[in-house]
Formats: sequence, C-alpha cells, structure tokens
Amino acid sequence: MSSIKVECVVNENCKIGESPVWEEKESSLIYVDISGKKICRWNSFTKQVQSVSVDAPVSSVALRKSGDYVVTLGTRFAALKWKDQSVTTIVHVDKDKPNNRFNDGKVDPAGRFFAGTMAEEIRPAVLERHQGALYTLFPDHSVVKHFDQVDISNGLDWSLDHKTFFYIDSLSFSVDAFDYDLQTGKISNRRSMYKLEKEESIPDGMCIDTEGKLWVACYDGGRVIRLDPATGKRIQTVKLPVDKTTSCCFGGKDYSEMYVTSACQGMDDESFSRQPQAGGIFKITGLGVKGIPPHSFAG
Ligand SMILES: O=C(O)[C@H](O)[C@@H](O)[C@H](O)[C@H](O)CO
Ligand SMILES: [Zn+2]
Repeated sequence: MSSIKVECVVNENCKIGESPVWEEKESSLIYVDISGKKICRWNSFTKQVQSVSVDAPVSSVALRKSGDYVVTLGTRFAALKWKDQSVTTIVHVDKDKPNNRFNDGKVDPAGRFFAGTMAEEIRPAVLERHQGALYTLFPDHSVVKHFDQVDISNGLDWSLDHKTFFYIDSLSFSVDAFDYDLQTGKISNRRSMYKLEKEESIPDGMCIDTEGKLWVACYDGGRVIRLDPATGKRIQTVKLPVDKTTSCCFGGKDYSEMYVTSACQGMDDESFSRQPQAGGIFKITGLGVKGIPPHSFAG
C-alpha cells in the first residue's frame, strides 16, 4: 500500500484558485486566481511563484501549441504572452449577458478549447441561475455554443478513448457524461454518471487518470473523490486540510503527483483562522496512479 501524503506547496491565499495545469517544459504548475485576477506559475524546482495580473476575472488557463497560453478572461477567450504580460482577445461570448463570466476550461485531445460561463456569484454558489453556456473555441478561432441554461459551468475532461466527454454543472450536484465525437468536437446523449453525496457538497473541477477514473474536487467538501465511470461508483476519497477545494490535475515527474487548488473567498474570520491554508495549492503524493499530460490549444 502506498501512503498518501498531502502537502501545501503554495501557502498563499488565492481568492479562488482554479484551473491547475502541469507545464512539463517549465516543470511548473500554472493556475489562476479567478477573482484575484491573476495567472500564476509555480516552479517546482525553485518553489517560486510568478504571476501576471489582468483586468478581469480569469477563470482558466491552457497551454498553446505555438508556446504561451490561452485563457478565459471575463467573457472572452484570449491569448496570453507570458514574457510581455500581454493579453489579446480572441473572441467574445455572452455579449448580451454583462453579468456573466467564464469559469472552468480545458483543451480536448484534438486541440480545441472548451470552456463554460456562469453569472457572477453574489457569494459562493449563490447567483442568478441558468445564465451560463458551454462553448468551444476551435483552432481556427471560430466558436460553437453547445448548450445554455447552465448554472455554474465547471469541471470537464475526456475519456482515454476520447469517446466520452465528462462535464459538471455544479448546482446539479452531478458529474455528467456525453458521447464525444473527436472528429467534429460535437457532444450528444447527456446522462448523469455520478450524483454527489451530501457531505461531498458541490462538484467543481476534475481530471482523468491513466486508468480512466475521474478525480473530482469537492467545493466545501474538503476532498477529492475518485469515480469509476464504468460503474458510476465512488472508489476513493482523499481529504484535504481546507474545505474549499476547487480543482485538481496530475503533474510532476511522470504525472504521478496530484495538484489541488483551493479558495478562501466567502470565508468568515473564524473559519479562516481554522483553515489558514485556504486558497493554497496542495500536492498529493502516494496515490499510486498517474495522470495524462494536458493537451495544448492548436490555434
Ligand atoms: O471555482 C469555481 O469553479 C467557481 O468559480 C467557484 O466560484 C466555485 O466553484 C463555486 O463557488 C462553487 O459553487
Ligand atoms: Zn471550478
């Protein structure tokens, strides 16, 4: 049996840490602080964090084949040049919804950038409902809307055979599956794969491992859970020392470590003093399972 260890590697209080992505070339973890309006890069060798501040909530970051990054910023897909600290808009969505912002995003195995929107929160998980939608940014910079009526568009990933797309609309308390057509990027046949239990609270970000099992960060649940899409059952729970765990990815050497982001926004003084690491970045080792490298945006 491997022994699982959870360690806080970045003891800084992100307001809403999110979108962890391992960047092999830099041996670094990139992530965002959504309401802190910055994109961060933690170097696993130097343990230093660099960041780029932006002028709007930045909800996800992804690698780009041509180098650098793409981000979702406010209701825009944008390109980020790290060295220049410059952001250029690629395309604007939800133009008729000034109160919306993007939330979680991820690149599919063919290099398309998927990301969804939501209304801005009044406080955590409290917002005008059904305002969000799920979008894809194609490598030619065209955009497709898959569906709307989303509450909080959140975690997403693809099965190892690329035939299934997994998706979370947080306030449905469900991890959903769709058939996925890798050739076209189309999704169909939505169904619920797993319904969260009460103490698991709100499903947030997620990632897949090399055994095809899904890891879901539970917001206000202080844990990541491992789900088997074949049976719809939870097969493992790993607890963290903070409640507001927001997302997870594999990284490190051979993708054998898991990185978990967290949030502190919306916590009162009392709970913050009980969880001073809220908003930190955590590393989990000893899981005995690996992840897969992130895909890069092909446009
Ligand atoms: O991390 C995110 O994806 C959202 O932007 C957060 O705001 C939380 O998920 C939400 O508050 C929980 O429902
Ligand atoms: Zn999220």
